[in-house]
Amino acid sequence: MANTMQFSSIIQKNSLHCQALSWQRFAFAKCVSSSSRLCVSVRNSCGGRGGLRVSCEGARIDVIERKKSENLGVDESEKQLTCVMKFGGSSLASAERMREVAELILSFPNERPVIVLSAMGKTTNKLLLAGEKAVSCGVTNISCIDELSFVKDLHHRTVDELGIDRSIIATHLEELEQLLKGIAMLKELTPRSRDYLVSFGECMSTRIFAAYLNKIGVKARQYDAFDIGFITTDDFTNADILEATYPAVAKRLHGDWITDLAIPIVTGFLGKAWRTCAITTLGRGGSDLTATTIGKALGLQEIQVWKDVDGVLTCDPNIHPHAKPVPYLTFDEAAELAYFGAQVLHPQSMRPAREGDIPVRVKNSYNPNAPGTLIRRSRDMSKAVLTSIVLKRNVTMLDIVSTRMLGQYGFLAKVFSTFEDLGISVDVVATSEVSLSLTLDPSKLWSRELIQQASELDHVVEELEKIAIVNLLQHRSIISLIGNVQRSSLILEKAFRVLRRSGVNVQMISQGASKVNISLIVNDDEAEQCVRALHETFFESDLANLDCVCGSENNSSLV
Ligand SMILES: Nc1ncnc2c1ncn2[C@@H]1O[C@H](COP(=O)(O)OP(=O)(O)O)[C@@H](O)[C@H]1O
Ligand SMILES: N[C@@H](CC(=O)OP(=O)(O)O)C(=O)O
Repeated sequence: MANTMQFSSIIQKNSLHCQALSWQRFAFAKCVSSSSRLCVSVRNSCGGRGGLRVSCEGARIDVIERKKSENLGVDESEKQLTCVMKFGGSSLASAERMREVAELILSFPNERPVIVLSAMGKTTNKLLLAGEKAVSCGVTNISCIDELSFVKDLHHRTVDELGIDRSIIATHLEELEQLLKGIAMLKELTPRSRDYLVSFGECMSTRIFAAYLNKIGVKARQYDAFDIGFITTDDFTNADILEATYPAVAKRLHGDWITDLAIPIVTGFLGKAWRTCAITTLGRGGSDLTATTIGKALGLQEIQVWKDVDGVLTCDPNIHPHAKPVPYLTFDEAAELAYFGAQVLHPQSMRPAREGDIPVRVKNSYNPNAPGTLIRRSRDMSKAVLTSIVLKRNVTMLDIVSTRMLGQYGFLAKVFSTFEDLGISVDVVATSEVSLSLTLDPSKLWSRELIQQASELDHVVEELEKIAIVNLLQHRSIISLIGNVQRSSLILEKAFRVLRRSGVNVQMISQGASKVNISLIVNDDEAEQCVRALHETFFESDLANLDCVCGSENNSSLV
């Protein structure tokens, strides 16, 4: 072992994992083992990272060359960041998890990643609850809100256990308490202040993680997304990312990287409203969208989203425990799956990846060896039937029957212009000559106050009743069958056999032009049972094994 460096060696399975402890800013060092079979580079591309994996147990490692980065400048190949790795709240629930995530990142010595983090564990939910309690608890009782104590304790415990100074989050915790006092004084929690409130979660997790990496000798730099060019609409709690974000984010992250190689640690979920300049959020689970936006902005090789499941599964594991990982998906399939309710991916997150044609890998941070799900532009669909079953609950459905005669033109246009005027988007549509059934996007409705939702729905019905008879149906669910719609006859034949056996009546059916999704609308209280029965038929029976190949892959057909 070279005398100027200390390595800690951990034998992991069949590999020797070495980490430079006192690295002192070497750009790289080439190492060879005593057996000339091995020749590996230890790269210090992240300004202090010394991760090294060799495949031979117990190899003797000699440093045969080392150069100071000050003399060397930045190596040409190191000028580009390579991938983005996003870790969600489920991967960051404690100090122990933060350590494991750091180790996971360091186990990819050839990557120069941008790291996107969500808030720790359930912090976002706790902050939202704290905000709601603050509205009615009175200014003097703020410090008694359990959720505030929970958030403080979690973050204090984490920094203490990681050996970081509490000052790293002190200002944020103080400001958080002040904000809750402000909410208590005003007795009001607006969508704008709600976004500001939850932003504390991501702002603290990224500061803690960056400080921890720096502490273990891995140079890292924390970024608040709203300060580096994430520009959004002013739709608080569910903002859309604007085009100007891409060049701005690329300029900032790339610019900083080439002048000083420090791993960027970016807050997920957050942006800055272009009109009001206030902090916005991208909708629940929005860190996935932050990650894919960075992937597209920088033209990275891969976007990795690390979760607590072995990839995208054949259905929500909370509904059916036998859900299994789907090895391959297209962007179209993943987008439909996310849009129609699979919590595992943010509904809009596939858009930047598809536009930038950047592969997305969904992996399990608790089980990194599992292959996960690879999402790309295309895959071999020749044997694919059904890929995944998705459930979207609590959907509002409208049956609209024209009061005019057959053949009247302009009916559909009038119906849709009503929704456009009210800013409500429509999910699933089925039409006949004189009638129309549709479901309304609940995420857009949910982002408004409950009272506002009710009056908006009344207003929709009132407007539509000028031209039609309208029936408003609530508590419906959309079951989306994601797969190869070229084989829709087979899918529908099997699906309806199952539903008939279960005594379930389908109230609407729609096959989208995307060719990857068939949607069935049923009552909320029958939906879970339907998904379980469909899953058993498509993925668990002997017939399923013959008919439904969800992970078929043929590299020759990939673009
Ligand atoms: N089809 C699905 N595939 C995988 N996970 C799903 C699916 N549908 C719902 N889930 C849920 O999504 C969770 C992962 O998403 P999320 O909680 O947002 O992760 P993170 O916080 O790590 O970003 C899983 O724990 C699982 O319960
Ligand atoms: N913390 C935010 C954003 C996010 O993306 O979270 P997660 O990656 O844990 O789903 C939320 O809970 O919605």
